[in-house]
Amino acid sequence: MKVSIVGTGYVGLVTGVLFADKGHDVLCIENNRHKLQKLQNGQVPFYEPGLQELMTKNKSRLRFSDSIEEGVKHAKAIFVAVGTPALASGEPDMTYIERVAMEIAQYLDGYRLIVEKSTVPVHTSEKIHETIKRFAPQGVEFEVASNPEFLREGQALEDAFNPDRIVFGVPSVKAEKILSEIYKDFSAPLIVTNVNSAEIIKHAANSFLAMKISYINAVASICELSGANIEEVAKGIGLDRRIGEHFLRAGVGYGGSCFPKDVDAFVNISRELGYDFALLEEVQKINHRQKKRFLKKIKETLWVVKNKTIAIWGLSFKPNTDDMREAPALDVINELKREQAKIKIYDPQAIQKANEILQMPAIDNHTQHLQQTLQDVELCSCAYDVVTDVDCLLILTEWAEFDSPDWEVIKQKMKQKIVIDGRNMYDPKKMEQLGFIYKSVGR
Ligand SMILES: NC(=O)C1=CN([C@@H]2O[C@H](COP(=O)(O)OP(=O)(O)OC[C@H]3O[C@@H](n4cnc5c(N)ncnc54)[C@H](O)[C@@H]3O)[C@@H](O)[C@H]2O)C=CC1
Ligand SMILES: O=C(O)[C@H]1O[C@H](OP(=O)(O)OP(=O)(O)OC[C@H]2O[C@@H](n3ccc(=O)[nH]c3=O)[C@H](O)[C@@H]2O)[C@H](O)[C@@H](O)[C@@H]1O
Repeated sequence: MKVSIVGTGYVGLVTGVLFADKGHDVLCIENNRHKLQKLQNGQVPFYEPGLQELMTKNKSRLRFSDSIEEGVKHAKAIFVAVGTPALASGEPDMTYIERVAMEIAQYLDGYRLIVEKSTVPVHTSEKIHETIKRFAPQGVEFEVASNPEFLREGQALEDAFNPDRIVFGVPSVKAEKILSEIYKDFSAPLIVTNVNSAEIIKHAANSFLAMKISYINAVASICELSGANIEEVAKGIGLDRRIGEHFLRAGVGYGGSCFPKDVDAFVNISRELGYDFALLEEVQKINHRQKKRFLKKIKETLWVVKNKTIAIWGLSFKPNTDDMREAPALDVINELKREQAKIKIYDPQAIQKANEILQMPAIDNHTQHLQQTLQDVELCSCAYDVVTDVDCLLILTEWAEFDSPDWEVIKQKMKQKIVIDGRNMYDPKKMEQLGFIYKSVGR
């Protein structure tokens, strides 16, 4: 079947490659010239394990263009996967979605199904519908459906090929049939519902996962205050199948392009609808406090932070991605710079991306924020070089590369043998035996 996808970020590109791999004829629309050029040259513009190989394998069924007109002509189903980043107010910025809706409208010449793939607040489909109707030729037929995406960065292919469920929020049987045809080769449980429910499923799922993380981080704080061990407590909780063992890893707080903004957006839309979602506001506060608690540990251990040299392992918001959006490392760097520490940083993938971003014009808020944060920070290309002559090593992303480093080599290189671990990667007893002052989260 022919499918068009507007926006080739993580979600748009992974979806496009996935659909091509399932035998569909896919046209992806991207309006960022730099990204489009890379895609047209067959290159994935970000780091995601396995994606480059799969894109190359399916190149005969995957095309890239900057023309929404072409996208509308190409297929009956048009997936919209553009960004919905948070505004300063906490509301999602819907300008990209609105612009796509206006553009699609202009070129409609017969029935099309516009499918929301982006994460959007409930009632967005109604807004898209109104917008298209306002800008489309009179009488032209179209519908709007929701097909939320649940993949995780760093394991996007595994998640996309084997989803826990597929959700169709559909206004009609016709729309359901089109989506069913596109997803016919998947064996996941299918939930067919109305569009409002599908939109809420996505926000409620992400907010629930964020809540689980804040819950375990709050329990980790109690463990620190009481002498308990969060790893054992989390295991003791998680083996109860009603709770489940996933997303109970205490750490420096959740980050990324989705949890922070989606919890914000869910709180906002709930308030607009007349419900005060105080529970989720507490989830946000705990996440914020978790970073502050981590910084407090650094200050308590180093005493004076000014003029100390601090090495960081991990800049991306999680392993196996070079995505730095809302990465906890950025907050930690900014706070330590404010205290006049010297920062050196290493990350297996994000350093290359950071170097590219430093060379770019400040095209958006994220780029500008990153450029400011990374100014005067030393970006290193080796995990061992970065620790030379430092007073302290911070662990902020749990890359597999950091699983079992050569601590003897590291000890020789460091000025002070202090490791503060925001991801609980190492055994505290072993680290002490090795001669380190070692602090982690909730133990
Ligand atoms: N990143 C993730 O892992 C997941 C993201 N989502 C949701 O999916 C949506 C997209 O997320 P990402 O892929 O991370 O975003 P992104 O910001 O990385 O990518 C969006 C892409 O759309 C392009 N774009 C914007 N306006 C356009 C237009 N008018 N025409 C053509 N292209 C246009 C941008 O240039 C960009 O390449 C968001 O709503 C997000 O919340 C959902 C599940 C997972
Ligand atoms: O809507 C989205 O964009 C996506 O958001 C998350 O995926 P992602 O942000 O890629 O990554 P996660 O693995 O969920 O991690 C998010 C953050 O939580 C942190 N985390 C995760 C799990 C945990 O136990 N503890 C913890 O601190 C991670 O370090 C990371 O900073 C969801 O897991 C996806 O299902 C969803 O599709």
